[in-house]
Amino acid sequence: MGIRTAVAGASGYAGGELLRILAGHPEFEIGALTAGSNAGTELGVHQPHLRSLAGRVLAETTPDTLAGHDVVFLALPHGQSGPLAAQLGGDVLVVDCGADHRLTDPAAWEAFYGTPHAGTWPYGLPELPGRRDALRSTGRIAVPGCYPTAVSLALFPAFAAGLAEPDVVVVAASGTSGAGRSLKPHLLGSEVMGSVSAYAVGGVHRHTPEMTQNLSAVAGEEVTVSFTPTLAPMSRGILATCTAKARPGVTAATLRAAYGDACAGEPFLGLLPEGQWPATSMTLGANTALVQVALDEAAGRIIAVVAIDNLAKGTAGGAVQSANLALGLPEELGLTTIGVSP
Ligand SMILES: NC(=O)C1=CN([C@@H]2O[C@H](COP(=O)(O)OP(=O)(O)OC[C@H]3O[C@@H](n4cnc5c(N)ncnc54)[C@H](OP(=O)(O)O)[C@@H]3O)[C@@H](O)[C@H]2O)C=CC1
Ligand SMILES: CC(=O)N[C@@H](CCC(=O)OP(=O)(O)O)C(=O)O
Repeated sequence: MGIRTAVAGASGYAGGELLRILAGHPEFEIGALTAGSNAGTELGVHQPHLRSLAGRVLAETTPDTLAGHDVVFLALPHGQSGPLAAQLGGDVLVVDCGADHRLTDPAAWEAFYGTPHAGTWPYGLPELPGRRDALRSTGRIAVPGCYPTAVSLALFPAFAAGLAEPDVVVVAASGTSGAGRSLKPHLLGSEVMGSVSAYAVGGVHRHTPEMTQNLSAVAGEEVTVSFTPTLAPMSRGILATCTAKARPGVTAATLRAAYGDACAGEPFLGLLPEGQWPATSMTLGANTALVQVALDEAAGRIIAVVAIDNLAKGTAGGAVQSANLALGLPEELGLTTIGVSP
């Protein structure tokens, strides 16, 4: 008998990607699958690519339907998982793919999300300094947002090595699946196809405090992040161009050495060979973040570019990676670094 696992939000994009990974994982046994308005329908209506689970009927998302499992993955809109998780037992591992438990500062939560803060759980980005140990044996995991995953992995090596000033600028492009599958007018095919557009400009995107929190913890001082997201006409992927002011004396060689050290031994964080730059196509379907770094000597800035699949390393893959750690399983179990190309 495997580890009995429930997925709430199974009809959504994150839930679907979780199930794609869990279906191929040797230890997890898939139990209850739940949804909101689509409860009572078959999973195959919403996730026809998940053939082996197609006939499973979606239950309502309640503490009762999620009871009796060893692990519960929550892939619900933000604000939904906090109240639900509070009603789940202390003996179950709860992995929240939503935002509710990521931020440590209640004031930052309330400023960006506008609801009372649900609390803070161990943060599921094992590559960040000190985070892996905190995830071992925890019963609660806050899965990072997709943009913060990308940006934190791109810049933490520079801050950990003391090479960057606390002044960060990020411009990132995301595929449309990042917005979930509920209807949104700006995501109509005719609005998105053949066009790239900026949104949430001017420090208002709700992932900004999460990036600030992560990079400040590594830097040991308050890091400011100016973040501009853009929407690209593709279904999956994030490409983030992240720059930070370089400290005096930083050279291209010290920078590359710091990134080489940070990526060494990391199964899912790769520094590309010199001269090769990340593309979202390199990471599709894989639990990898691929990084490249350069020093812009004229501007005195470090430039780190990262690619991830927002649904894989950016959500479901990262969630399973952290769950593996919490369950005492090998961190890489059931996860692939092999992408889909072209
Ligand atoms: N998409 C991405 O790239 C990423 C997503 N996440 C997070 O994962 C979570 C899910 O996102 P995503 O899959 O994209 O969203 P979707 O809109 O694609 O899916 C949402 C899921 O939640 C269910 N749901 C919605 N409202 C309720 C409710 N009131 N009660 C119970 N179930 C409900 C939906 O069921 P129904 O079909 O019945 O409406 C559906 O299964 C979010 O918190 C998101 O922020 C995190 C990182 C990246
Ligand atoms: C393209 C797009 O719209 N992306 C989403 C990413 C949100 C997300 O997935 O993150 P959470 O888990 O924090 O909700 C956005 O910018 O709001």
